[in-house]
Amino acid sequence: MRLLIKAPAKINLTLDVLGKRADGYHEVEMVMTTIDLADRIELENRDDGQIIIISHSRFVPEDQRNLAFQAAKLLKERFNIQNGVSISIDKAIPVAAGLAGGSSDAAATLRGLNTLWNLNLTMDELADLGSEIGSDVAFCVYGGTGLARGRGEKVTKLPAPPNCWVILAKPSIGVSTADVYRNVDLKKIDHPNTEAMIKAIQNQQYDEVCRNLGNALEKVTLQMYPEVQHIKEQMEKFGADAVLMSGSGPTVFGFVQHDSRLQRIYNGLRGFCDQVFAVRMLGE
Ligand SMILES: C[C@](O)(CO)[C@H](O)COP(=O)(O)OP(=O)(O)OC[C@H]1O[C@@H](n2ccc(N)nc2=O)[C@H](O)[C@@H]1O
Ligand SMILES: Nc1ncnc2c1ncn2[C@@H]1O[C@H](COP(=O)(O)OP(=O)(O)OP(=O)(O)O)[C@@H](O)[C@H]1O
Repeated sequence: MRLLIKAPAKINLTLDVLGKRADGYHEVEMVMTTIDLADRIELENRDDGQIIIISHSRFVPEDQRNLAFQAAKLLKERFNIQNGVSISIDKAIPVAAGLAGGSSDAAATLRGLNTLWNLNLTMDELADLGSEIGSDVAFCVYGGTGLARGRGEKVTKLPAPPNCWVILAKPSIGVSTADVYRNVDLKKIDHPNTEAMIKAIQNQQYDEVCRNLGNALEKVTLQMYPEVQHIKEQMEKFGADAVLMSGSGPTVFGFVQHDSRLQRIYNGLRGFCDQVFAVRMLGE
């Protein structure tokens, strides 16, 4: 049996760092939402018990380092599954971009294998398993829009944000999430107003959503990679309503409501940035 599953990217509407924990992770509070930019994962059952990753992207590992491999291995061992699986990853989400591409592949693999191997696990159980693989995986299991706390694994659902276009531009550098968190100075954090963002979403106030976009990691990544600042400035100059870096970066996204302005921003960015996307949010 074969299964085809979409693994969408996420963006952070807010990302706050509240402190450093004894286990080395940071306590965070983040409003995240999935967007219509997705990897396509194909799962095919295997009788020989092996987990095989097939990816044609040179940036994606095809061994146990792949988060989709780790997801399959976790389910196989935890539930004593004799079968194996071939996992084909058709990569559309830029790698090491702050868009949770690997985490979403892992989450899609968990959801898909739940069906393929008849495990009957709930979404909450899949999310708990996912958090053993990475901090963003639990959110990616649910998708839609949510508030993530703890180290990112405690997720509560939120309504869909007001509708708009999301333009994404990814500079050619890749960013290590661990490096960015390591460089956070807890005394110098620009805290976003998470509560105001949640209210703006609940009240469907587009202007307030724009006003309250904020990412405590942005300053850190901008200091490490000045080209991210340049992309932010360009996106603002071309007329985006609001602009922010997603996750640990380096991808920058902008919001815009009018189609005519979307085209202008998209064309302007394509002039100096290879990876530019214009997509919708997936909603709830
Ligand atoms: C930046 C975000 O993508 C925003 O959604 C996440 O906070 C990071 O999620 P992720 O990539 O799934 O992170 P993980 O794979 O769990 O952790 C990678 C590394 O980032 C750091 N890390 C991650 C999450 C967190 N709350 N605090 C941290 O300090 C740790 O050094 C960790 O070793
Ligand atoms: N399925 C996968 N897709 C992409 N990268 C993967 C995958 N599995 C493991 N990786 C490794 O993970 C690293 C980070 O890639 P990923 O695209 O997940 O980062 P990210 O978007 O910054 O994640 P996050 O936003 O969760 O921090 C890559 O350099 C790659 O070596």
